[in-house]
Amino acid sequence: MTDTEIKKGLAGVVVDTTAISKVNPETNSLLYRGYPVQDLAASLPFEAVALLLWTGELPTDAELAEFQQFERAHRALDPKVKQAIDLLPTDCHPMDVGRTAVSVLGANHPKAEDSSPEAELEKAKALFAAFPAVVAYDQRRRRGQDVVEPNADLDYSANFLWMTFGEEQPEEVVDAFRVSMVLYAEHSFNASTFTARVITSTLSDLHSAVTGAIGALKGPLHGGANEAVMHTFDEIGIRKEESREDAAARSKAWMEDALAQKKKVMGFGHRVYKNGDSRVPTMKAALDRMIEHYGRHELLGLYDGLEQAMDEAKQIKPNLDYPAGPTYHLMGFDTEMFTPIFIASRITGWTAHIMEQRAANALIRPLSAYDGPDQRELPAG
Ligand SMILES: CC(=O)SCCNC(=O)CCNC(=O)[C@H](O)C(C)(C)COP(=O)(O)OP(=O)(O)OC[C@H]1O[C@@H](n2cnc3c(N)ncnc32)[C@H](O)[C@@H]1OP(=O)(O)O
Ligand SMILES: O=C([O-])CC(=O)C(=O)O
Repeated sequence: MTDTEIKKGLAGVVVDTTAISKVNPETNSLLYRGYPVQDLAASLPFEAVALLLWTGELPTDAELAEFQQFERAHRALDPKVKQAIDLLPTDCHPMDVGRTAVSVLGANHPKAEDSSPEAELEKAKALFAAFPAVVAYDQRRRRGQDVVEPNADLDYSANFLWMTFGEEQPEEVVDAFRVSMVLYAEHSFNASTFTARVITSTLSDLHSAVTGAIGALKGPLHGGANEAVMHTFDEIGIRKEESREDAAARSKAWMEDALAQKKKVMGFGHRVYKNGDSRVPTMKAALDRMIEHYGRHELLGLYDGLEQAMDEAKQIKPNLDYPAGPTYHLMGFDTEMFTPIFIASRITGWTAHIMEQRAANALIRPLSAYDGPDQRELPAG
């Protein structure tokens, strides 16, 4: 054993500086490059937020138009990626599909091994443009449906939904989706971003770092929680005709029982925020709009009951995954596609951090305190 103080999970440890985002649990706020995330989410296209994260400044109209043109030109499903996806079983987790797709895109990128700032930005933009088609196709192939070609008349968010569902979605649905993409984009040194920075710190390439980050995001303590929230709703039972009050009573009872059994309930709690997640009010407002749009007030009852019971018992607040899960459900995404949607958004934050790490690199290699057996001799013979 050791007297060295161990910071399990690196909790509370500051490991580097970043100029990309500021998470402030005291003021319950989140800034991307100095701008409050809720202000960005109010009206900016996701493409503009991506440019902000990468370059540090909001784009001019001309810069945004140029990037939107680039995105539209690079959004079709790459045939090599389709071929690789088709080799994967339809019952594997879609996060495995996302991870494989990024790996294939990296292996085929002409500048795969070029880590100059110009090449990294170009690769980040191409990945941003290419990934929605992976999510859309994966959901469709699982349903036995064909690829839907992108629609160049639509922006990133509208086209994402178009390629997934093969139909243009109403404006309010596209807008709620856009809001979720802006909110999911970046969150300082979370586990997946830190993974991307660790990989970059060895001077590995951008696609390797993103592939590793996807692995970290998959787990239910991180991005996988948005999927897990929907499994909770399913376990409680969604009854479309039920009143909001009855649904709330049932979900409250479910939560009380889960907490009595000392279960961890995904979608609640956060390593940094202890008084609520800065992004939840904006995402909850988007969920409320979707509840109205689809006329599904019983889902709000399930939502309220869980939140209330958790707050009464443990004063633990929802995180972003809590309102995001049911929002994607209402839009028609299959539950296991929720975390791949998170990838599509977080590609922006990950790649911004990869570029930041590379610009002022130090190999990330902490120490450990050994607590195994003392030195000993091999048995004779
Ligand atoms: C976009 C995102 O990645 S947001 C995070 C998504 N993840 C989840 O929703 C998973 C559920 N939440 C959790 O597991 C945790 O809150 C974490 C991992 C996010 C943060 O955890 P930590 O800061 O390490 O706190 P820790 O897990 O030690 O929790 C502290 C206490 O609160 C309890 N607690 C925290 N979250 C929860 C929860 N969701 N359900 C029940 N109890 C919880 C813990 O059991 C622990 O109680 P104890 O002191 O009696 O043992
Ligand atoms: O910051 C974290 O630990 C997790 C999180 O909310 C995110 O990555 O968006």
